Amino acid sequence: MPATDKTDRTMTSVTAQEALDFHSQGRPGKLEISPTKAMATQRDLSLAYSPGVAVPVKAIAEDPNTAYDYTTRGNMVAVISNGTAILGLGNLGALASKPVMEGKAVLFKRFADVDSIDLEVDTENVDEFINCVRFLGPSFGGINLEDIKAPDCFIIEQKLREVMDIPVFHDDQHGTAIIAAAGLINALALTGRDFKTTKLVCNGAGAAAIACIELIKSMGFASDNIILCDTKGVIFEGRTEGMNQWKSAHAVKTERRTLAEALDGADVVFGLSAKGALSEDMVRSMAPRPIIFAMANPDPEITPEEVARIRDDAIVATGRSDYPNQVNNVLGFPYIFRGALDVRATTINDEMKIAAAEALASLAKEDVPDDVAAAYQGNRPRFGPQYIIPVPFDPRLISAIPMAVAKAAMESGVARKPITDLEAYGRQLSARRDPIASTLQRIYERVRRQPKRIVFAEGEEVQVMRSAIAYANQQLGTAILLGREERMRETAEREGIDLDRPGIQIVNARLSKRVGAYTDYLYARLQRKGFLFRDAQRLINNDRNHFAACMVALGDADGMVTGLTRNYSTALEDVRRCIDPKPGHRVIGVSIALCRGRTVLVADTAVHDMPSSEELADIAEEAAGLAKRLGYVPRVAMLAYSTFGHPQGERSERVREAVNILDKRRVDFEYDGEMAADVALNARVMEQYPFCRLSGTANVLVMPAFHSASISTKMLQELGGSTVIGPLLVGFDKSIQIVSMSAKDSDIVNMAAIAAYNAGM
Ligand SMILES: NC(=O)C1=CN([C@@H]2O[C@H](COP(=O)(O)OP(=O)(O)OC[C@H]3O[C@@H](n4cnc5c(N)ncnc54)[C@H](OP(=O)(O)O)[C@@H]3O)[C@@H](O)[C@H]2O)C=CC1
Ligand SMILES: CC(=O)C(=O)O
Ligand SMILES: [Mg+2]
Repeated sequence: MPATDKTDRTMTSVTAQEALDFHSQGRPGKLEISPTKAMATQRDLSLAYSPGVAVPVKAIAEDPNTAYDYTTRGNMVAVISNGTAILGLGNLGALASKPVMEGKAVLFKRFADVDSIDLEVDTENVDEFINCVRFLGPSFGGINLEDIKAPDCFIIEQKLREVMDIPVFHDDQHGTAIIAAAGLINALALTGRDFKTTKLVCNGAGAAAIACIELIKSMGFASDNIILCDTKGVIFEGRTEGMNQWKSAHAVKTERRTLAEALDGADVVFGLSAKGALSEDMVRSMAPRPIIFAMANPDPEITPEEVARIRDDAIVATGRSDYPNQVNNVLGFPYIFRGALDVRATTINDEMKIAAAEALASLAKEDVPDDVAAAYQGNRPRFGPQYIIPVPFDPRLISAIPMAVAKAAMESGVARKPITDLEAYGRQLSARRDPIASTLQRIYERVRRQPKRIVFAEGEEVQVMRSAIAYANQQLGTAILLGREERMRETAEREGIDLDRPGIQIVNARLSKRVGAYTDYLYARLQRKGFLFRDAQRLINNDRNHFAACMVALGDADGMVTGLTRNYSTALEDVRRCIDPKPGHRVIGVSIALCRGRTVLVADTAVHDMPSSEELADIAEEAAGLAKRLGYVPRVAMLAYSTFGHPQGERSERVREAVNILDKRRVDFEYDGEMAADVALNARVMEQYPFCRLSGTANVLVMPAFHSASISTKMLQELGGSTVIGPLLVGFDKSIQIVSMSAKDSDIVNMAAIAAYNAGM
């Protein structure tokens, strides 16, 4: 099997402009701090600040452990760098390292619900750096050092571990080592090798490299079988140039002097050096079925395509997410700290690192369950050369890795707060998963496997052009930009956008050969609704929503996105002239609100102003159907201001009646009502109604009217800090999505992906 089969994987690439826009749009950067207490009243102020705050102050002074109960310390990790080895980009300084450090902080939160803040320390002086960090200890539950060059990082980490009583972990060393070791365990197993006899060359002798070889040696890899190389070549016994004590500890007796000589006949190469450091000749000279981990970021020592050109028997891994086998510390640091924080470990020791590596390695060998398969690019992965390690979006990681780390911490005696109920701990870990991110991930992966043609009706808008390019770049299919080509090209040139790229198609309605067919189609639909043929002609020629919707109706596109330049209801009206609801369905809008790790679907947020009971029942069915398609088990609450008849009121009767209608329809999902929002969303309040038929808090909220749906989702977004996706239109016979006029590029791309996903259902 070729080492890299292009048809078997997905390349997700982004442009430099997209990367800059991503970072600058909205609030610049990737993080913000948000309070966990209301701080709304005089009383709140008295509790949170003076005088109330004095009480936890005294408690902590008396017993420092209580800081974990009264402050953020127990879930807070600092990501600290001086920017001397930023990825594989070299020493670009503390400030330039900030995007990476913010990124690591976000990954802590996203993947393991660890709160994290980045700190960039502007000094290359080792003692100054140590002093700066050591005195920050009380603020944090752990310290994640990042992108500090070797050998300074060894001295810094060693000293900080001695003087601080919380885990200090240099991610580039140990995070990388853990993931590389996991990948190596599996790659050796697949090629019938073992730790005792395999010959490994490590190119790079810095932070990551030294830690990788130290960890695998501690796991039993034979020392004599490892050759370390740096910019001066092989690190042999007696070499004096460019040496330090950490390199010397791994020097071997050998006549080989260059990387090329070292690699001749080698079984494994670890690249932890820089872009392009491995040549095709070097790879050609390696043993049969070589294992090549080219881990430099962002560009590997050699690309999988280059390896595939010269041999088809290699197992290749890189540090990037757009190739199979991503050996990157993102698979480690969030989960390792999660486990360490949860048992209040004093340190992260070798036992914990090895436990993490072994847990990762075994996860890759397990069958991938249905709900996890979506996290994978291409088809369901099976343990093999193209899949030696789980991907970062694998939702099992949050349960498996922290559990292994926490157990190892307890067994090795470094846990200050051992966990007694591991089963309950496992459940807690799973609950930290962020469901909507997995849902979006699943949508994107599905569309990549079955790319679709989506027409972007407002193709002359610069934001729409950017979104179309992002859609095409992510290999979601063809983005059809509708508009006047000349106008589009002028704008594109002014904005530095390249429209001549694969996956972008421009359609000018006026010049299209399909105008006649669309006009006939539209006229046939509208002639008995007071429209003349010439009205239909005018709509097709002059209105992009009508043209785009007809493209979808007549099969010239799979789906459509619009809405940026016209208010929602107008755009919806345009589309409705061209496309009917699916037989037996009702068109409604569903918004997906994600708030503090909880996801709820809210309906109808787009179409029905004051739905009747019958319509409310339909809305419940449509919304539950969408919830199922997104992978949720729906629990539908029919909301009102009253709960189960109290207080009595005319307006709640409509909702109560909708529940009766659902009863008669014998629908196959959980629903109940009428109930107030707190009953639906708060398990303790729901307990007051033991007869309530919902088995847990609701995840689908059917609102009594459009105004309450719209007001509540907008309030969630503006005041509750929720992310709201949608409204998603469901129930149309064709796949149409309308964005709001304030949509950002990413919203438009998400909606296009959702349109493509629905087109494939
Ligand atoms: N995939 C992953 O998860 C991770 C990947 N990395 C990658 O590993 C690389 C090194 O990072 P890190 O250890 O933190 O950095 P360091 O600065 O600590 O070490 C860099 C090492 O690479 C060596 N080196 C640089 N260029 C070459 C070359 N062309 N040929 C041979 N050796 C070379 C240096 O040699 P010398 O000693 O002679 O200067 C040095 O030993 C980076 O590309 C980084 O992105 C790092 C961490 C995680
Ligand atoms: C992944 C990482 O930490 C690095 O390349 O430095
Ligand atoms: Mg790093």
